[in-house]
Amino acid sequence: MIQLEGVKVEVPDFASQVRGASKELLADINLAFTEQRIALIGSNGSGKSTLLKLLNGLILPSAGQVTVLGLDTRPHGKDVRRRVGYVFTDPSAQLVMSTPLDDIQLSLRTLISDKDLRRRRALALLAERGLSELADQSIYDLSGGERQLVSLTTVLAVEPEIIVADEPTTLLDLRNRLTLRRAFAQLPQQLIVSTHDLELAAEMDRVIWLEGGRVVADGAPAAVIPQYEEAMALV
Ligand SMILES: Nc1ncnc2c1ncn2[C@@H]1O[C@H](COP(=O)(O)OP(=O)(O)OP(=O)(O)O)[C@@H](O)[C@H]1O
Repeated sequence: MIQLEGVKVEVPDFASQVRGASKELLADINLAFTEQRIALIGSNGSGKSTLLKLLNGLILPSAGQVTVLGLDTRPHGKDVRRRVGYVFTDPSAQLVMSTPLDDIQLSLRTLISDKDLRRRRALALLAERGLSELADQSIYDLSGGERQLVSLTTVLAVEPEIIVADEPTTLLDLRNRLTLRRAFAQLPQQLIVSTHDLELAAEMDRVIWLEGGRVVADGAPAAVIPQYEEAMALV
């Protein structure tokens, strides 16, 4: 369970002529995430990534409180990060080793101490996602979409209790988007995802629409997505 109470995020506004001016990235955020799968939608710069970063203590609220699995992210950021897996939009932010196999083995280090077992588990995880052929390929030779799938595998390897994913389908072609959606549908964990992919959002239990750092609409996909499409003149 995740709770955001009276959350505001402010940063210094260096573009302003006024000294000491600040810019509000999020305001008046009061949300309890009780559903299994939640999507954040909204136009570019609406605050989706900022909200996601609050969920694992990557950033702290300027006002209010964020509680994740009973832990306030302010004093407990490290514990929260251990329990919340974060899939970044840009997989290069995630992948640190030279091959997918090495990267997943590195992730598994805290869970499995035996080297052989760790390697076998890493290979099995790659196989589960249909990525076996990429095991020993250089990370730099992978396509953007392949990197994104590998970085998701790396995050899932440590079995976090909650998965947060920032625009996970951005780089994926149609087939890989379907693969990822299928993987998400099978996750036992709670999933919070920010996305411009309205087909992915439609598969969630709840959709929260942000604009200008505030919640505009919040509810079932069938209620929120048509409002969003209409506002964006997509229909
Ligand atoms: N550290 C920061 N300092 C100043 N401005 C920031 C900072 N982080 C984010 N912003 C600004 O806050 C706004 C919200 O950014 P955010 O990344 O949360 O949007 P988003 O909804 O995820 O957008 P997108 O769909 O384009 O990824 C943007 O205008 C961004 O430029």
